[in-house]
Amino acid sequence: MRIALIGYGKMGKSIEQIARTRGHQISYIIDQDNHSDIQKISPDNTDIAIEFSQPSSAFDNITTLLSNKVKTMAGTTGWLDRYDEVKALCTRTNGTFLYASNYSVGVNLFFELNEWLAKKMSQLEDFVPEMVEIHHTEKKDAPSGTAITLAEGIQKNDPSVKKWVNESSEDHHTLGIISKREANVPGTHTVTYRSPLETIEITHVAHDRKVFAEGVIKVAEWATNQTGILSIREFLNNQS
Ligand SMILES: NC(=O)C1=CN([C@@H]2O[C@H](COP(=O)(O)OP(=O)(O)OC[C@H]3O[C@@H](n4cnc5c(N)ncnc54)[C@H](OP(=O)(O)O)[C@@H]3O)[C@@H](O)[C@H]2O)C=CC1
Ligand SMILES: O=C(O)C1=N[C@H](C(=O)O)C[C@H](O)C1
Repeated sequence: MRIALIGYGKMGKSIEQIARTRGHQISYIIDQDNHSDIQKISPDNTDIAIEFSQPSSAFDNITTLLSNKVKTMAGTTGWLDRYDEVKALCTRTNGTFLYASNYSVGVNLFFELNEWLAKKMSQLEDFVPEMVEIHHTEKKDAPSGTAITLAEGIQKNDPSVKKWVNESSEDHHTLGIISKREANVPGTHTVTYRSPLETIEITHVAHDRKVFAEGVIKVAEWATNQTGILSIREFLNNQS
């Protein structure tokens, strides 16, 4: 597989390492200082582009790639207010696009556990939900993309949770998401339901960001043979 890497920071480098180990070629490496070279990427030289840059550049990078008919996967968080525009462009151009807030297989199982628990908790009135996400101090966005996916999973399954806020909340109908930044933490997410008499808590801890990069390459190997707007859940459901 010929992979173009868009964004060559912590994730771009980790993805490159795993891609090469699995026998893939890197067709382009695009970073801040050569970002206009993104226009050179085409289906003639690249099977899939993988975008891990920063919240302020992801939308432009993704739309450039899709406009040039390049299959695109994105992991950058913090730009999702424009997701519908990307979806519309992908449909208009008969393209292929996949965004996941978290490429760890374990986190994606955790998403399912979170949704199951939220449905159960929707029947109990005493419990106040809360979330804490902890990441390294270089992280640019808050709350994390993973925390937003978890919050959406809770809202979908517990209609009494009307919204989320990026601070603590004592209100049963408002999910408080607390973001903490600590040195060298790859990503920790905890969902808690607290009542006066008991607490239920589920946690996912990433020990190394390689877990995201490995997921990215496995999903990319699948996505190169697919078309349309894809999801990581679809990928996981197709694993034997
Ligand atoms: N979905 C998932 O599973 C995961 C998602 N992430 C997300 O991925 C993103 C990147 O994370 P990470 O690698 O840790 O961040 P880094 O800051 O380490 O790397 C980002 C890189 O993007 C470069 N960049 C800046 N502007 C552009 C541009 N216009 N075009 C191309 N590259 C550009 C930066 O260059 P410079 O340094 O010169 O500015 C930097 O090298 C974040 O949004 C993070 O939240 C992270 C881990 C897992
Ligand atoms: O910035 C990071 O590092 C991470 N970002 C993603 C997010 O915002 O959820 C995924 C992972 O938690 C690491």
